[in-house]
Amino acid sequence: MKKANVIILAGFLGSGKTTLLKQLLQREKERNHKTAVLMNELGQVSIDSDAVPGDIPLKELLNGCICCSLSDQLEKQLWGLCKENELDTLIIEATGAAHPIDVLDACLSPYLLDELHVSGIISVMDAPRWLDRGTMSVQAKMLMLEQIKHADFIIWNKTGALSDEQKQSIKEDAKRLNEGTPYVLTDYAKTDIDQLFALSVKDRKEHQKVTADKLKVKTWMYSFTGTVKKEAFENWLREAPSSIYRIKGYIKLEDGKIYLFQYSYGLPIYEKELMKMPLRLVFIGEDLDTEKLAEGLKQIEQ
Ligand SMILES: Nc1nc2c(ncn2[C@@H]2O[C@H](COP(=O)(O)OP(=O)(O)OP(=O)(O)O)[C@@H](O)[C@H]2O)c(=O)[nH]1
Repeated sequence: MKKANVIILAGFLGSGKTTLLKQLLQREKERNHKTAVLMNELGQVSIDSDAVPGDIPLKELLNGCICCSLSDQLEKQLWGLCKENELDTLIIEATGAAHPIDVLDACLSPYLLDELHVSGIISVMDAPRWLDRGTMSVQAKMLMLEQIKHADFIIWNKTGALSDEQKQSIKEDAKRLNEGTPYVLTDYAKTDIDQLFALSVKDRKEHQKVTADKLKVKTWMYSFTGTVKKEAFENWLREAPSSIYRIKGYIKLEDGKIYLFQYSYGLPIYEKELMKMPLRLVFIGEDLDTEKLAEGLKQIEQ
């Protein structure tokens, strides 16, 4: 029986995993390969699943991390995806708080040996965040380090605005922390996609156990009842604690239009949304004072 080739996408919250996933799916479509996606998000609602075209089998594991609370379910969902579809490729997008080796372990379960061949782990690193890691919690730094160390391929993303020195420093870190592993510096994870389908899993050393549990990453959702002025919202964002690693969801601005809103590492992005989506934002971070956040957001609603 044909085994599905599994690619695991790891990388910190907001680093660009979904951006890469879209390109991998496009390439597999061009090659006529039957592909499925397993997507894991920490929040109760999925925002990223809209990135997966409707004809691609998709399973979602929400509200927890596949490397800890949802590991049993991961096995079951993988089994289901393989049995229901004759797959060439299966792409797992882990939450940004997942340890890649724990995800790999779940895929190597004896139960799945006849169904899956794990091709490798691609870690998508938020390069500016990595350079600025001194401002993050010890656990968040350790997790990023582990995502680098255990990758079979590293995509250092968001490098467009970096100086030559910063790029050089990234290259040195890549060599020092995971010697011999191929890496590229990208913007919007644009790279030669075919090389990513030709990975091979290397021998793994013991890994540090840093997972969403230890990270104290919490998710929280805020629902808007009305519109929000962009300027007031961005002022609020500037004052928001830096331990908010990621925000995503839908927001209605003063022009009366709904936008898909994405925020990671100080960078807000708005994309016009044509469908009538629920106006709610998912926040992911450490030590979130949700009462204070809610109070601030309520004040800027109109
Ligand atoms: N400026 C810039 N933005 C980028 C780049 N790559 C991705 N983004 C944006 O960063 C945001 C997060 O990207 P995603 O691909 O959703 O990141 P992710 O790793 O899937 O996020 P989580 O699933 O929440 O962990 C989106 O708004 C992207 O459009 C890049 O190279 N430069």
